[in-house]
Amino acid sequence: MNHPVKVAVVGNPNCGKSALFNSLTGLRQKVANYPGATVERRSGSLLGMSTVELLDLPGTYSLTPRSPDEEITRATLMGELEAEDLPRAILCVVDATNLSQHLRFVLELKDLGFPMVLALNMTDLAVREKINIDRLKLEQILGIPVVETVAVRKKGLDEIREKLLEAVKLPKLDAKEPEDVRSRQNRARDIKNEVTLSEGIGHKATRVLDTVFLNMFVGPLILFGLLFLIFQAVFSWAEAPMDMIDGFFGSLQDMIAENMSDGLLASFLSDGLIAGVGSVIIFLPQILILFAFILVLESSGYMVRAAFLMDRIMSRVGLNGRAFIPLISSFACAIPGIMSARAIADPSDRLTTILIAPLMTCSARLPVYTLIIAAFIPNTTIFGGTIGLQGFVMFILYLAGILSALIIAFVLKRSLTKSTPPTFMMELPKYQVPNWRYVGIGLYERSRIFLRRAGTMIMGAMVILWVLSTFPAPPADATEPAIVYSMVGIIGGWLEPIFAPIGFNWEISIALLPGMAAREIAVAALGTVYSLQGSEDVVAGSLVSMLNGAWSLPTALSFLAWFIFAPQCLSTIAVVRRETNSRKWTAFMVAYLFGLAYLSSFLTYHIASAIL
Ligand SMILES: Nc1nc2c(ncn2[C@@H]2O[C@H](COP(=O)(O)OP(=O)(O)OP(=O)(O)O)[C@@H](O)[C@H]2O)c(=O)[nH]1
Ligand SMILES: [Mg+2]
Repeated sequence: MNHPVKVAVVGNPNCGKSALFNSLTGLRQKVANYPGATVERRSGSLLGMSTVELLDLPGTYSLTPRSPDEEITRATLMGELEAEDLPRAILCVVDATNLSQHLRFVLELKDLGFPMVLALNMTDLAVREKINIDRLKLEQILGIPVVETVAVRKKGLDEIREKLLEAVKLPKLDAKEPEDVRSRQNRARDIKNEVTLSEGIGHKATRVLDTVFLNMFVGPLILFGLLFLIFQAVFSWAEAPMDMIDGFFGSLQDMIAENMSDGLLASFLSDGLIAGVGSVIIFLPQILILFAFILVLESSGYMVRAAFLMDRIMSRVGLNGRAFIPLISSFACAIPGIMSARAIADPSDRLTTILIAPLMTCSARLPVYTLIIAAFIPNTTIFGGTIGLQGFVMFILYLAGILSALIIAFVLKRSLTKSTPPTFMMELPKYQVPNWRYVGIGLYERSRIFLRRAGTMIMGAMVILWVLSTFPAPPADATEPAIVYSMVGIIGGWLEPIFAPIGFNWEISIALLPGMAAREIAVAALGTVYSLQGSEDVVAGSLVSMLNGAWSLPTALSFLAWFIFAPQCLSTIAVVRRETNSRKWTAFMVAYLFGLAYLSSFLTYHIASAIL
């Protein structure tokens, strides 16, 4: 008896392959509405046609598999399975409502040279979404028969069967050299636009927006401009609420000064708790504004586009677009960012992403940056009054973090973490009006976390710091502020020689110590240290004016440079240790970040001192 010829059913996950397979064979393969329903191959003969055997395969996005089930599909099509003759033809299934993404895989499959039939499935949903596809044109462009189907309602089956019988008689052509993924992706999008006669308003809007946002030249400009705008807003919108919070804590301190004698308790409340915790809480408005922007961008569907745009740049440094999502989350906080790197399949890619994630400017750096900027960068405009200088400097600091992350990834991927990762391709969802509930919940969560940290960890650190900076008490004949004679003053004296070359005074050195636990604590610590040693006339002023009097500009710039790199966050280090499961890599990360921090501060300090 003749062997039946095999036809492989192939396509992206969740497009209805198994449903179509079942209808065509009369079998009952598992059909489920999630990608990855089929994880192994099943075969069955075409109903009433024992000469043709269909193979239902796991869905896959490309022939470069990312998981073992996807590997099955590749191996089948490449004829790499033992005792298995190559399929004679391919029945390719695509989701008509998501054509550009699915066509990408069709183009890749076509290059293999198999005779092919395309099932344009889910046409019922396409009709509902008012998507109208020119089937004949698609047929003409691809050069293969295209059949409209509704697998679950057995629509289009006869025609599929007919075309399959013709296809298996055709010869297989030689496989072509695979096309570059990006150009294939663009070609798929072009074809989709060409064959789409009309589409629902959502699809249409998405397409129009994407021609702008994803444009090779305009897209990055818009992304850049948007980031720029965000930092301008973070500064100017937050001004009023920050003044209010500042005023509130100021009046608390005044109240204590008026109603309590000048004793230890008053100092503890005013200089320890209020100065410390207050100097952090004041940044809540800025953090919320930044988060509001991030949440709106995520919710609207723009964030994925940003990742898509960045994919080109990421590929230059040896990472792929997939690494961009963890990096973007790290703008909020490196911890969720590092955890989301789990989605990166390639181990060395994942490691590299984890190692550079702490360079993304997390929201804990915001208090540090804004404090120093407010104290040292004049609140003026540049470029003919169009751009605020303070927001501009903030933007530069963020950019410095991103650029150094890219450079370090570039170096690592060529040395310690070498590998060639599979190219990742992203699904681009439809744009949506942001879900305000989701944005609201996100903001609420953020404030809660921020205030809780201020109320627990930061307050605790401030209590300890106040004790250490108050005792031992100064001798009777003291000439300097009391803090100089305290434990903190003594430790500061030890640390000073280490940090003097980068322009840090002993107060900064002291603030860095509790600041090891979390960056914003350094700000709180500066608040406490300066509040404690302030002479009567400056106590009334804010931390901003105190710093302005106490530091030189090169010191301030050096301090900023330090915080771009320094891994001052114990929780991040702990998460890196857990996620890499390697003490060696964790130590490596901490060492390289401190090394860079010291080096960049050193250079900043000395260059700035020479110029200014
Ligand atoms: N409305 C509609 N739903 C369909 C159609 N074809 C399949 N479905 C549904 O789409 C979902 C996915 O179908 P499956 O057949 O499991 O998809 P698959 O391609 O085998 O998915 P994987 O095995 O994960 O790759 C199921 O919920 C089906 O009921 C169709 O033509 N129209
Ligand atoms: Mg399936």
